Order: sequence, then structure tokens, then C-alpha cells
Amino acid sequence: MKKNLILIGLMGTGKTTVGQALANLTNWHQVDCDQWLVNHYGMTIPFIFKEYGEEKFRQMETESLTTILQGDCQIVMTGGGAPLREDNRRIMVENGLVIALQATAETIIERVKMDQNRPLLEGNLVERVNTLVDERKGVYDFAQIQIQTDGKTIEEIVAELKGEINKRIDWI
Ligand SMILES: Nc1ncnc2c1ncn2[C@@H]1O[C@H](COP(=O)(O)OP(=O)(O)OP(=O)(O)O)[C@@H](O)[C@H]1O
Ligand SMILES: O=C(O)C1=C[C@@H](O)[C@@H](O)[C@H](O)C1
Ligand SMILES: [Mg+2]
Repeated sequence: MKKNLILIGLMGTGKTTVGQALANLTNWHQVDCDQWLVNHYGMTIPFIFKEYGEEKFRQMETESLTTILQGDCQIVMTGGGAPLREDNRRIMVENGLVIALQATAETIIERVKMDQNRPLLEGNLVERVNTLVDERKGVYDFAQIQIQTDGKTIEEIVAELKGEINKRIDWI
């Protein structure tokens, strides 16, 4: 199996933050798929949603993920909706170890409330997050590792994650 650690989870579950900590631990290259997509296409995510719609964004996301996962020894932080597509789920499990970060709606709301960069959360934040948590039930279950993050510090999450990773592989 390729040495990619692939983080999945809803917006605000901590993929970027935990991914950075994992990258420090491994010295592997970290790739934030949302950021990669923005750089590659030269457009912000809110702009893509507004001008081209979600379906076009999903297509760009699949193309980005496919290219990124051709690499090896990477910490890959995926977009929150990447696991919605069967193709994306398949290329993730084929190209690394998939880790799902979980958090309750309350935790997510607390973490993302100051940030305006998430088009799917526009409007009533509490309602939008609760709806997404409901709609996405089961979507992240395919990951080999599941980590609950509520009430835990990044250090605690990384320590738990390291233990789970080491049960399966000896990469870190
Ligand atoms: N365990 C935690 N404890 C406290 N704050 C956290 C924790 N994890 C993440 N955060 C904070 O929550 C916010 C969202 O985290 P982060 O950007 O890592 O989430 P994400 O899963 O990458 O979200 P997105 O899918 O929108 O990119 C950040 O401000 C981050 O500092
Ligand atoms: O959960 C989602 O569908 C999204 C999450 C973000 O990471 C971005 O990829 C985009 O805002 C869509
Ligand atoms: Mg992120």
C-alpha cells in the first residue's frame, strides 16, 4: 500500500489542524485538497460554487484527488464532501490509510462560526450544520480508522491516532 495518510470528515472536524500535526510528526508532505484545488484552478471555492455550481466543483474535486493520490508519503486532508462520490472513496482506500475525524454538530458549530469560507454553511449556521450532519450520516464510515474529537486537544487526538495507525502499519 502507498504511504498516504488520508484524513476525511465534515467541515470543522479538524482535518487541516490534525493533518498539520501529523505532517510535523512524519516529515511527509502535507496536501490540503481544498487548497490544492484553489491553487490549481485559480478560483476560490465560494466563487466556483457561485459561478459553476456544486456539481462542477465535485468534478474538479475528483480530478484533484486523483492527481494528489498519485503521490506517496503524504498527509492528505480532503474536502469535507470528498467521500460523497464512490469513485473518490475507492481511490482513497486504494492509495493509503483512511482516517475519519468525527465531531458533533455542536462542536463543529463552535469551531467554524468565525470563518466565512464555507459555501455549504451559508445562512443559518446551526441549521446548516445539523442538516449536513444528518445528510452525511454513514458517508465517512468506510475509513479504516475512526477518531472522535469532541473535547480533545489536538495533542490528544494525534496521540490516539498514532496508536491506531501503529496497530495497522509501522509508518510513524
Ligand atoms: N480538537 C480541536 N480542539 C479545538 N479546536 C479545534 C480542534 N480541531 C480543530 N479545531 C479548530 O477548528 C477550526 C476548524 O478546524 P480545521 O480547519 O482543521 O477543520 P477542517 O476539518 O479542515 O475543516 P474544512 O473541511 O472546512 O477544511 C480551526 O479553527 C481549528 O483550529
Ligand atoms: O463538506 C463539503 O461538501 C465541503 C467541504 C469543504 O472542505 C470544501 O471542499 C467545500 O466547501 C465543500
Ligand atoms: Mg480543512
